[in-house]
Amino acid sequence: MNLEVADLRLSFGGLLAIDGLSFGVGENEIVSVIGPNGAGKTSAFNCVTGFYRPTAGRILLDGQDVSGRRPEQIAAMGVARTFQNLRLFGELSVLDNVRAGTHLWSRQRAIDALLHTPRFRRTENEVTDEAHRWLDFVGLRGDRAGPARALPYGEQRRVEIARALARRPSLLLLDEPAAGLNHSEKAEMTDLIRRIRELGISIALIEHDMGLVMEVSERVVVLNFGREIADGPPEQVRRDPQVIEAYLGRDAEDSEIAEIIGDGHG
Ligand SMILES: Nc1ncnc2c1ncn2[C@@H]1O[C@H](COP(=O)(O)OP(=O)(O)OP(=O)(O)O)[C@@H](O)[C@H]1O
Repeated sequence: MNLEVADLRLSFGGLLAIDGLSFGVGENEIVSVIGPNGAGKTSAFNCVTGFYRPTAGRILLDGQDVSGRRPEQIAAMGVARTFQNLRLFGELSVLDNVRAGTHLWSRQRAIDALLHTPRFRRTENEVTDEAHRWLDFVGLRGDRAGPARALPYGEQRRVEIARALARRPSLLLLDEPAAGLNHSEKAEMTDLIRRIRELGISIALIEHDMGLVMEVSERVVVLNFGREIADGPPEQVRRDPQVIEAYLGRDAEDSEIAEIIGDGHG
């Protein structure tokens, strides 16, 4: 799926959280949106998924203007997302969390469910099989029958991605998928993101881990205080003086910043 964000603006009262953001994610591409905390990245995702109504600008999915549509309408068009702070159903089993992702395409008829007809059972089995396949795909190692909250953090991130994939999306928005992951988990996440793209899914990625961003992205869009300051291939963006300054102007102690500057001058 093709995403086109054109001159997006979003204000909360007097605060201009997004001040003219334009970028595109082509068919089967990975595009990252980076920028310091509070730059407006998550707000931009919330506009794309219909959680926020943009103040101005347009959002196109495969050429169709969806600005101002409701979240469920946009989800039904094939857009799925994960959240910066995990939003699993903690008490529900791991498997049921992923099964919940299938509801868009597996909608059961109430009468079949009530009477437990063969048709109902057949669909239930398909849903369960598919949930297992997605958990295999994301490489989940933990217990699938136990509650999601019992899994280690890194495993919960995989479950959240599996749930999003179970919606069979054409566009996937990942909000900081590597946050809180250790070094080897990050490497696995990098590989997983690539494999998702190989399924033919377009990906928009918010991520603070510059190593991951530089490795997987076709293009990188940089936001600073709601304004877009750069958009280009990773090698170009990491050497952009405005980008380096935006990061330097904040907290130079931050490792991601040290990394971007290090790479930029290296
Ligand atoms: N619902 C809201 N009401 C008011 N202000 C908001 C709301 N959501 C976000 N903001 C503000 O909009 C600005 C952009 O926030 P946003 O969360 O989009 O940034 P971000 O780039 O995703 O940051 P982070 O990397 O910390 O997640 C911030 O100043 C934030 O405080």
